Amino acid sequence: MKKYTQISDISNLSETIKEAILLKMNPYEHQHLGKNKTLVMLFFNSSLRTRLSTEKAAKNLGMDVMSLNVNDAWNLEFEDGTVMDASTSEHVKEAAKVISQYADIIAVRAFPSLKDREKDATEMVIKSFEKYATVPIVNMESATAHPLQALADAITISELSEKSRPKVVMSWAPHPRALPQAVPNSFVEMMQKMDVDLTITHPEGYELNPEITKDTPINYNQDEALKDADFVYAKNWSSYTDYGNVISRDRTWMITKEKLGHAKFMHCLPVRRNVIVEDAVLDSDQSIVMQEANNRTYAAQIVMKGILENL
Ligand SMILES: CCC[C@H](NC(C)=O)C(=O)O
Ligand SMILES: NC(=O)OP(=O)(O)O
Repeated sequence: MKKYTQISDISNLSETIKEAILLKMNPYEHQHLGKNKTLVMLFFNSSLRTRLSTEKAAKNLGMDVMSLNVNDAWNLEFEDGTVMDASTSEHVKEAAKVISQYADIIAVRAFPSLKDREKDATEMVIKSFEKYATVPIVNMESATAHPLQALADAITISELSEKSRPKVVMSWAPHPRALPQAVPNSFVEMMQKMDVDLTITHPEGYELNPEITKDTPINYNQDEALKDADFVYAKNWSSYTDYGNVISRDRTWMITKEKLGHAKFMHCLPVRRNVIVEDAVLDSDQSIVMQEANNRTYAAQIVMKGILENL
């Protein structure tokens, strides 16, 4: 593996999932790969799970880890040819090359502006690091994708599915703030590669990028969509068509025990209790959000193992 910025960087998904599950049994088996190697993690936005699980994964592989909240360093310039006499102090051309001298792998988290859809779609931050860094790049959530989360979700469904082709429903849920489409985008892309029966349900106006959803069924009636679900993946996202806006706060879309039926409940976390999902669901044994969060370590570890083996 040369990098992990998108799900398609995984050449054989089923093998990768199997290897990740095996890793869990012996997480320190490959420490020779990371000896004297350094992971640098760059955060332009907040994180709990991604920061800690990716560091744990790197250390499981024998790596050293350095983490930087980029906004505490210098305000970076990403546009070419800019006369930098305003608010930016350093160009990503220098920053990426300098960091590459300290790192063997660079991992980046940079959320979208949610202001300019076309500009966000260019994935300027992560693409700039891919272009100017001289070491492999890992995506810790970018403007339109969260491939590490999606891999952890795929591992979790593979481990806990009681059927050969489970029914998976990704349901929008309300949130007071405008959130990115990265997590739902990557979950849909990942489920399309798995042997699952995927349905997406959300209010009208929350259609995701059709280049991603393709022919995946979309049902505007949540109750209908949730019928006989085996896994319910709840997530809020802001409108893609009315870009970056919260066009519904309809609390009837909150996931309840009644709506869940016999299904397992999934969410990438952080989750707003009693907004996205009621306490009774999260506090029940139908919730597998802890297994998902644990699998973030092994998703990052199998990815970085593949990169280290190709250095
Ligand atoms: C893993 C989720 C990160 C982010 N969540 C928030 C609350 O910003 C999102 O919805 O993309
Ligand atoms: N799921 C996830 O990526 O969590 P953080 O935003 O806390 O890293």
